[in-house]
Amino acid sequence: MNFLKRLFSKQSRIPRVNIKQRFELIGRVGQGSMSKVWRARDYNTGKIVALKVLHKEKTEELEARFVGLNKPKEGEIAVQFHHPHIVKTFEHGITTDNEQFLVMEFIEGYSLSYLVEAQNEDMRTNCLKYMIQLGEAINYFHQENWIHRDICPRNIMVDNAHQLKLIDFGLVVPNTAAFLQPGNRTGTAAYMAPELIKRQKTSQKIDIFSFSVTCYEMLSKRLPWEAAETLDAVLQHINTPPENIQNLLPDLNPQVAEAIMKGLELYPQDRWQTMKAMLEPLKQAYQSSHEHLKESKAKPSATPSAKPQTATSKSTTSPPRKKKAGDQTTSQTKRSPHAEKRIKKNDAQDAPLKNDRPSPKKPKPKRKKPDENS
Ligand SMILES: Nc1ncnc2c1ncn2[C@@H]1O[C@H](COP(=O)(O)OP(=O)(O)OP(=O)(O)O)[C@@H](O)[C@H]1O
Repeated sequence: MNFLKRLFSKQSRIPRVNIKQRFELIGRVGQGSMSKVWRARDYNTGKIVALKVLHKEKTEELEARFVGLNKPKEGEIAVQFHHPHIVKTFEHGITTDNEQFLVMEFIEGYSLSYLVEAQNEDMRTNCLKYMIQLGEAINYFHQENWIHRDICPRNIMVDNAHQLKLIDFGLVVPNTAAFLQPGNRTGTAAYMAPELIKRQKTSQKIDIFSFSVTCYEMLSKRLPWEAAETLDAVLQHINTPPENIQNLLPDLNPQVAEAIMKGLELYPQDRWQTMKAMLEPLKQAYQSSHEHLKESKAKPSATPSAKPQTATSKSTTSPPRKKKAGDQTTSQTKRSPHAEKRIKKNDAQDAPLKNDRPSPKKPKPKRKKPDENS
């Protein structure tokens, strides 16, 4: 019976592709936890492409977690996206070795993880622009009725023309009731929304949470919470309020800071309800910083050597913020390179997450549940 099912299944009707005959494998560009990625020349078109071949057993293991739900395959999902900030997937299929593969545009550029770590001129100048581009990509995703489930710098690239591209759709699920039920804790622990960690019902707001963690890290090079070694530890730290990013970066535009902090709310009902709504203050901040830049170019400043304003800086028209107790500078902060360890296998609670960040000096107050306020 199973044999007959397999024989007539959709997959068995897909022609197998011999990768070595079809592509010149120029060089390996990446090894994700689930795949191998090559820079390759497609002999059919002569074009340079990114060829991603999924690890057979790991992919089967992941798909088994969604058994009965008919989760579309990564390639089936990826070819549907047409957005300037989502990598273009030209084709998907099955290799003669029975592995799933995707043929994508080749992105010449950097991983966002690298830019978070480097905090170079590109990042200082374009950080808010990249945040908006990522938000636009997620907004498109949500409007097309998907949930990404794994937004984090590792799954984002920035090309040499300074355009951000979302690249990995391995954990994407349809935004339908069956996929929102409590259960699977797939994702990357440090970016996972509390409701996902607690195995509660999910929604597209889990992406808003991960997006906010990513923005926090892009700006400050550190995570909102100390990195934890296990998901149980993550579960504990999400019950304490995150460090307000405005305290870390007193010069950050308050609209940007508030938008990020609202995206990190513990309860999904307290977060931005849509990605579109969260994008508004970010775009306003971007607009005002550009108007301010134009103005300051028009009127040469009395101090020509002053550092140029970046898009995330407070406009000089905003009143200076009073320094609060506990304010500190980013130079004291540190980012964990292990923050992005992905949890796909088994039950996440047992998956170890490394932590190379200093432990908090003093315990933070417990986050209040709404009913604790009274
Ligand atoms: N279109 C592309 N162009 C250039 N490089 C790419 C492209 N897609 C992926 N890569 C490179 O391959 C790496 C792995 O890709 P990807 O994240 O899609 O794989 P993965 O196995 O799903 O990874 P993980 O599960 O660890 O997130 C990326 O970090 C990037 O360096």
